Amino acid sequence: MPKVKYYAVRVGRRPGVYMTWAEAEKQRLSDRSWQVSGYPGAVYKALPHYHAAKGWAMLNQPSDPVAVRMSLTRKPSKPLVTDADLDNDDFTIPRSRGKVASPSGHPPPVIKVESDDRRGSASQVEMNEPTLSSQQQEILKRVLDGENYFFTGSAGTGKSVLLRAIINAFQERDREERMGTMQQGWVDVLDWKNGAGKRKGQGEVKRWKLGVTASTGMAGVNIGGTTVHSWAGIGLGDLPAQKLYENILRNSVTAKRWRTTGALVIDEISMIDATLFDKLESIARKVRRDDRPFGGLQLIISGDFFQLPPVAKGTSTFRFAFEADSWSRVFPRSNMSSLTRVFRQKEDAFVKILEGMRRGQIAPENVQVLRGLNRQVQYPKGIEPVGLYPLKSEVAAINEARLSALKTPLQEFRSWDVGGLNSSGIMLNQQQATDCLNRNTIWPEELPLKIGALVMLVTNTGDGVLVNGSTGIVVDFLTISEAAEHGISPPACSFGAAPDPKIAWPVVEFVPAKYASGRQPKKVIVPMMTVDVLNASGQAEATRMQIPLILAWALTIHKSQGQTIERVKVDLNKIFVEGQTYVAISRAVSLENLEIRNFRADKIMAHPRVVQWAQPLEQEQKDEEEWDELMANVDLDFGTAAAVG
Ligand SMILES: Nc1ncnc2c1ncn2[C@@H]1O[C@H](COP(=O)(O)OP(=O)(O)OP(=O)(O)O)[C@@H](O)[C@H]1O
Repeated sequence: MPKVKYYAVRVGRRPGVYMTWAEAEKQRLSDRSWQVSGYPGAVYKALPHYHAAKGWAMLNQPSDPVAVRMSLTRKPSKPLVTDADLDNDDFTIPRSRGKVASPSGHPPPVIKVESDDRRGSASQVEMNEPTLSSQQQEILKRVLDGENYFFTGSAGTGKSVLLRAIINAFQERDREERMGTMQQGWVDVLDWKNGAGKRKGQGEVKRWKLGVTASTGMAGVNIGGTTVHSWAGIGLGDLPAQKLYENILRNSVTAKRWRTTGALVIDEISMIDATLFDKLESIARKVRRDDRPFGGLQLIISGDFFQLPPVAKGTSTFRFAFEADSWSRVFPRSNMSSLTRVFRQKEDAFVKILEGMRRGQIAPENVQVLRGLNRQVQYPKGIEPVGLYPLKSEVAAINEARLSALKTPLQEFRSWDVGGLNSSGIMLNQQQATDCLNRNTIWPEELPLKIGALVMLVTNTGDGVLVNGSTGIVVDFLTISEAAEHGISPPACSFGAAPDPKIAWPVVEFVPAKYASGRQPKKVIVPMMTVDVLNASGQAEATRMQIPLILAWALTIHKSQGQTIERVKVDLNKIFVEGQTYVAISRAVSLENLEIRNFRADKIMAHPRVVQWAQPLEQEQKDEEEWDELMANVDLDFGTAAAVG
């Protein structure tokens, strides 16, 4: 008997599970619409079990309702369920066939995943994560118990690692819950579809349905989410709260999202203004018709107020989110804590300097240390440090000048951009997709490269060695097969992808990580991969296919936020806002690999209101930790003590 196969399509015209390859490949022969063949960025796989295929197809599609896509009792002869057939949870994206953003250059690849869930997408969760510390685990537990929680901490204390663990845990539970619903069979599915009782889903809160958001588009992409503005359906958020509320009610998709979401993540909270925070809080209570703070929506917030502040429009009078009227109602003191162990830097002296700098203080002896970093570090193999600057214009000029100074031939790679539906259900045209991608990701629309160019990787590879922020030098341009002949392979995240075999992709020699074992430079070929900007339903609003590299002689401090960079050069000359110096210098992993130009103690600025607000919180926590440590070392064996006495 021939083996049965199920064809799972994760990214294609209509994601789902199909019984035959013909169905999976082409959706409707009549109108020649493509399913995966010719669909840019299609991701699909054949599996022997239906459940496995279903689970695989829906990975990274958190808003796809498994229940409506699944029949346990019928063996369908056509696609089991397609998005268009059914009343979806939010909505799904009939992704366009993908006119490409670039008329020239190479054709978009079809990405075929043959192995496990590894696709070169920046929106994916980093694999090979470190084991959580006890402090991180404790917060994870409290969050999974349903508490509102705000966790902060200095740069490099593992806030992002913890946040990714939280998101993973929610998504896993959400998946299990959906599978549970699925086990109830087809009749239930029909009930659900017909909107019977509470299953209609307009008001029922789903415990593990998580909104993944951040204050900025780039921070959102980094955690596989969207902006909080987009998730909330409030545009720029400038209108009065009542007006925003009325607008939300007019959009059933957005209103339903507000009502059914169990928990909301907001990352990089330091860049959210108090007025916006209060507006969101009051909208939540009204839309969810629930008087509890945020209408009972669990809030999980991460960020460091000592880093970049909200962007103030016109005036510099902004208030931090912790100054919002509703903040203390949402986060009582016992629901806020600071991660205290710094993982990024290993030298105590550097950690201490950074701690002072975070608060805008620098001890006289450390001023000397920092002044001493005004020198050129000679690195073996000539891989230079990344220069961090506050202004975009400065960064562009430096990269352009350095690239044109190289005498090697220029190779230009243009992205292929594909539009999907935005959070309001509107299909993005090509230009809109390109604009959206330029606004929300660091992946470049145009990437000019030459042999000798200093580049930075802008995605996580999943091998735990090459990460977002790894830097290196372009040493060659080779096709995949030529590279293989030299023993050079693509990074783990592009495993299974099928980049155009005729194109010569850049080969990059990456800097060995300072604290990595072995410390060998790593030479890899970096082909085209994909990055998604997600809409509020967790589906791709725009997809870019591009080589995940940027020129790295210079980078804005803003874009460096969240990254770990091996070799750093910081120019403090044009620093203009509190937190900028701290963000820039805290990207470095060691003093040895850090250069500071134009050091001035007055450029180390912390916002006085942040200092004042954080002081009691951090002091209280320090006292508690010292107490715990003391108690752990006290000999409480009184019987023995008495006997000895
Ligand atoms: N529990 C842990 N064990 C070992 N390493 C860890 C742990 N948590 C985080 N790290 C490592 O520390 C580094 C910084 O982590 P992460 O980016 O999460 O910090 P962060 O607090 O978000 O920093 P920033 O505020 O600068 O964005 C990363 O290299 C990460 O892998």
